[in-house]
Amino acid sequence: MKFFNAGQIYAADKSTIEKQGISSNELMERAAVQIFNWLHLRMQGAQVKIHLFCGIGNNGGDGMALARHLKEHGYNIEVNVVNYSDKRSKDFLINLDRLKDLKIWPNFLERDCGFAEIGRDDIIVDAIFGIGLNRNPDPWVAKLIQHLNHSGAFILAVDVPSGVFMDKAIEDTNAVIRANHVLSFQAPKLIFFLPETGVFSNQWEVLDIGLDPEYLAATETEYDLMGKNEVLPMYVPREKFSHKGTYGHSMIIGGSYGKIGAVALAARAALTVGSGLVTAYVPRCGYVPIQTLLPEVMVITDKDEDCIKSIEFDIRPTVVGLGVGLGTSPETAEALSGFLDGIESPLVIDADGLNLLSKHKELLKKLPPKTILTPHPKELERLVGSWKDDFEKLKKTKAFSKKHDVIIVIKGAHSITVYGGHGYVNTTGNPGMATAGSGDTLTGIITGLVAQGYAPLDATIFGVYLHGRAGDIALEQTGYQALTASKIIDAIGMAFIDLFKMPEVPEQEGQEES
Ligand SMILES: NC(=O)C1=CN([C@@H]2O[C@H](COP(=O)(O)OP(=O)(O)OC[C@H]3O[C@@H](n4cnc5c(N)ncnc54)[C@H](O)[C@@H]3O)[C@@H](O)[C@H]2O)[C@@H](O)CC1
Ligand SMILES: Nc1ncnc2c1ncn2[C@@H]1O[C@H](COP(=O)(O)OP(=O)(O)O)[C@@H](O)[C@H]1O
Ligand SMILES: [K+]
Repeated sequence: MKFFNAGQIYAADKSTIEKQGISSNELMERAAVQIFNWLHLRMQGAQVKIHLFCGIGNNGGDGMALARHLKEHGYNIEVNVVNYSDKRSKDFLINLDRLKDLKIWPNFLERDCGFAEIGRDDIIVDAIFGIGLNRNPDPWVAKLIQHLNHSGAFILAVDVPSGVFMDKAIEDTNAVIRANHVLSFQAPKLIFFLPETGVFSNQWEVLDIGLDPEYLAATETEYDLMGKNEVLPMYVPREKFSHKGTYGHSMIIGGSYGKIGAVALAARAALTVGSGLVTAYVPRCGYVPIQTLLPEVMVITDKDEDCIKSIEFDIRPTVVGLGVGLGTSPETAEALSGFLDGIESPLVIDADGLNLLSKHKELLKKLPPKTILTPHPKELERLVGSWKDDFEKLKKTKAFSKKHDVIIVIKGAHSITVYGGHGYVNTTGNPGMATAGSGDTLTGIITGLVAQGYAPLDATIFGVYLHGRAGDIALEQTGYQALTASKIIDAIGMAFIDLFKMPEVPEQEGQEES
């Protein structure tokens, strides 16, 4: 699914209006009817008080049109116009008049006015600002937003939570609606998936308002949302007349005294994802544990007992996953530098492998094209430098990816794979995965996919999806707290099977269950 920016959404509106021969107000009416249907299905005429807060632009116009439908169906509503500007939109005015025709007189809220009490059991419809917000709301509007947030009432936001910008960070978090549910028109917005803005849209859902499908299909976007439909075409099927050599040889290089488990997790994940062969390259102290834990995995040891000091072997792996549990000693850095000089296979780098690259930036020049880097935010900061907000983080990551021709996974609640100017936002995963070794597992998964012939970018996007899906499946047995990295690996098989299961009822990608 594509993430359209505000300019593209306005262009889609225009194209829809022209091609379908409708007025902009008819498009607004479609949007309002969709929201009304959503509410009506759930409320079935219940007389809970609904407070609508409408701005004076088209987001407010949606709210006004919704108010009319609610009134016509006998709902208990109160309409407030948040009169923050006199530049009222044409369609807002049309819908204000149509509301007045029904003898509904909204309260006009202005600077210095008081705000009426809202009961905890009431419902608030937030139609103050939509995607047109272009500067911080006035302090009195921020005060109103705080009043709504503190009311304890359920807040349903129209299109976006009022106060979020589509393409830049929030400056005053007190001036943003904390929505319980967002009904987003036509497509989800990128801001629902970024940590700083996502917290304001607890749950979201997309309402199809029939925007011009040709325009939507032809328009290139900077970011895509990767759900099952998007990753399924990347799946590489197993061939009948294949053998273990067909599915590649993964080598996991890492480990140090006390951190051999990280290699065990990555190696087991590579094997479980389907790599034909897996070899672990570890310091000598890792020999017995890996051989005992993983009979399927071969082991090559460094000369040193406790940490890797030289990376030398006489096999030719299809791919190398490097860095988990590795440590960052100067001897290990030296070993990495020598290894990169002669590297012939694709490379996945995680954890201390990334920290070594950050400490010795000259090593970046030695990376093979399309090397896959999987940093968590702290490791990313060491690589690309600090950022002031999520948007700058993405910008810096893209620049870094372009400069060094690397694929970067920004790990988090919604991990984002960045390659060049493009970002792929993952839909799977859950907070139970914030646990030791969960990242090592991802390294193994991506390495094992590259081994089987997945192109590096596909392996990364597909691997991130599969890792999250395995975490979601494991969660059903463990709950959040007891979810461990080993349980994620155990569920990889089910995550593959799940790729080909059709949902019983159509599911909305990325939507969290309440
Ligand atoms: N294709 C779609 O997605 C459709 C969107 N519609 C609605 O249209 C909305 C966008 O409407 P608008 O472009 O009118 O914008 P908004 O309603 O989001 O904002 C209102 C206007 O206020 C001004 N403004 C921005 N920031 C301000 C601030 N801090 N203080 C005071 N004034 C400020 C802007 O000039 C803006 O045009 C969408 O979010 C959605 O609700 C629907 O009506 C129809 C179809
Ligand atoms: N709240 C969350 N929701 C979804 N996934 C998460 C969440 N927290 C962490 N994860 C995932 O778990 C993994 C953690 O990786 P990392 O921090 O490197 O762990 P470790 O170093 O312990 O292996 C990442 O893939 C990340 O996307
Ligand atoms: K809104």
